[in-house]
Amino acid sequence: MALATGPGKQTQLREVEGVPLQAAIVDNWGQIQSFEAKPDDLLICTYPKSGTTWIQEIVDMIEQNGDVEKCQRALIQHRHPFIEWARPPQPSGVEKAQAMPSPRILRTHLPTRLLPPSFWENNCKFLYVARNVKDCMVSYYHFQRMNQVLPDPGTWEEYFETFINGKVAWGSWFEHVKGWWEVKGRYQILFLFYEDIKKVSEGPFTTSSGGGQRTPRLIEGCISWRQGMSPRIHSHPSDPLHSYPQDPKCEIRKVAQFMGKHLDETVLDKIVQETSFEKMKDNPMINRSTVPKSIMDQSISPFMRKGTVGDWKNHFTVAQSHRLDELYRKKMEGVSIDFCLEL
Ligand SMILES: Nc1ncnc2c1ncn2[C@@H]1O[C@H](COP(=O)(O)O)[C@@H](OP(=O)(O)O)[C@H]1O
Ligand SMILES: O=[N+]([O-])c1ccc(OS(=O)(=O)O)cc1
Repeated sequence: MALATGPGKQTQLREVEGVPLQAAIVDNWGQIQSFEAKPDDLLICTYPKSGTTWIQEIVDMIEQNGDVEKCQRALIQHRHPFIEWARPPQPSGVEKAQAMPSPRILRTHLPTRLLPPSFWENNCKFLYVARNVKDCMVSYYHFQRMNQVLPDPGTWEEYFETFINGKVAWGSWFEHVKGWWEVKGRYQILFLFYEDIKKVSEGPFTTSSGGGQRTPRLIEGCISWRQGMSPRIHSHPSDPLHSYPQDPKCEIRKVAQFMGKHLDETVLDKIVQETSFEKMKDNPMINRSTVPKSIMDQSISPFMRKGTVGDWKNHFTVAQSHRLDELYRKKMEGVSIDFCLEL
């Protein structure tokens, strides 16, 4: 797909240990690396465009016990300091975090090897959200088209090459996901998937003859287990019995448990509703409608764009899809994650 972009932006990325980052972040690198984490910090970690805003709103709703008004207290980008963010003369992410009372909820897009060491030393909690590489690339492409402080992505064909070579801000998707996946057994990490939060629960289920317990019915495919989480079913989407046992509520409950919060079912239901794409896209505290056009030009592409799984099929050629599949196999060899590419 060749999509025209606006007039060329002048923004250049610079690198820290081979990872491209905005110049202001690189200029502030000393302050970022010496950041002092605290043992009760919770860090939201994502590769860009993997559902950061979504998980931030979920975490905040949990923290505020489902109180929507309390979640309206500030723009979402200001609620959880973005630790590596720097845009002088505004206070840096580090400065905002330092000014925040504990227990702090912070966020980052950094890969594991660039994370300030004090997060590991203090055994902080990490909440990681991963999104399948194809949808992530599409989302990032449209974000770079509209974001005036990131480089112009060029055509889709050009961007495909830039992305697979890890030459985008925050570097390689493969390195990011693999890095966080590999440390999850050694630290307090809840590893979630965008696609699992998106799934709708009401699929076709069999009811066991005994107690009416719902059991997923499987026609073809397999069930796999992710680090003790609920089973994942793969079957062809055209199959009328295609279903997944995860759903937003199940994922939100996991987050609440991880945060040490016990919430009533009614509160969990409310959080599911309030964090739907449809609700969030109309929420001015979330949808970046207050960000100036000189930074985010939402007439090019909205910040809350589609919020779906599988939009990659509207962008990738068959050849690009195969090439990425092949690259995925090589780069993620030995990594036992299986991403969902369509619901
Ligand atoms: N409540 C929600 N449900 C589903 N997707 C959401 C969402 N809130 C944000 N997103 C999607 O998450 C992506 C942005 O991620 P991030 O917050 O990490 O920048 C965008 O994807 P799309 O561009 O595919 O629509 C955005 O639409
Ligand atoms: O992925 N980025 O390039 C990116 C992400 C977040 C961001 O800041 S925020 O205030 O929009 O969250 C700016 C750039």
